[in-house]
Amino acid sequence: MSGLQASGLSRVFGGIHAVQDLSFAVPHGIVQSIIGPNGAGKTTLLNLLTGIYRPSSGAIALDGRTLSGLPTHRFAAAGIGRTFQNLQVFFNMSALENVMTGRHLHERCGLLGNLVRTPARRRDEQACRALARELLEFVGLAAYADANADAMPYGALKRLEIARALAGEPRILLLDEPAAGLNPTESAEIAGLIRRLCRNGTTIVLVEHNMKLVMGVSDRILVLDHGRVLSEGDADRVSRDPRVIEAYLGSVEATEAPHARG
Ligand SMILES: Nc1ncnc2c1ncn2[C@@H]1O[C@H](COP(=O)(O)OP(=O)(O)OP(=O)(O)O)[C@@H](O)[C@H]1O
Repeated sequence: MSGLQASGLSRVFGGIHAVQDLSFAVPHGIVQSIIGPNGAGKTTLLNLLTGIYRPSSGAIALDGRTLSGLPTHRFAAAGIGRTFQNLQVFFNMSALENVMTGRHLHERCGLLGNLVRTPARRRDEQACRALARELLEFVGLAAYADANADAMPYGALKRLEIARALAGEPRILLLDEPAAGLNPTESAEIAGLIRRLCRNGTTIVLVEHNMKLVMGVSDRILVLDHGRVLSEGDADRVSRDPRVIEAYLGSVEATEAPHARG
């Protein structure tokens, strides 16, 4: 089957079932969000889907090819990229250089090329630099290309993190709380960026607490609670589901639960 698939996925830490028997599929070409209250298992799931954690049981496949059990770089090479909740930015490097670091999977020249700077190595580096500039432009950071990351505002760093992940040319991009700490204008910019990415053919898996963003950009939403699927569907269906409302607010009388934390 085409897309990302999890079958019977579980991860246990000591006695804690962080993710329990999850099965779902993400077809290519959509924005799939994963939401749930604190401790629901969202980050654990992202770590499973990128090979950082091995599942205690179950399997992960991309386009029918099983990835679970492989090291994390094999997930990346298969086309699964991600951003991190805590920025993975090199603060002593420029924005451009940061994006270039995301390209390492595609670099063809080895140690010798680096040491003697062969013509092939120089061509690769020029191509890498040009792509990094394009990506900075795509995320709206062209003006910061030569700025040191430590001089960039937080909202720009969140987009730099996305540009770095895009340098690996992922087919599926997992975004871990891309709007955390952003103001409404910056969050709207992230929403626009997610839509453009999806239109350009990158499948998005979004973990986010900002419900305005989630409800605005998602084609499908998977709601987790205590490591299990509580609900799934489009924004309308999920936001009206009494089980979701109860999980967020602890009361079935509340009607706007998923919006409450945005
Ligand atoms: N490395 C770990 N060791 C032990 N327990 C863990 C570990 N990682 C997660 N857990 C536990 O697994 C459960 C799910 O945690 P997880 O961080 O995946 O949830 P989350 O939905 O991402 O939460 P949040 O929204 O607060 O980030 C929690 O009970 C958490 O304490």
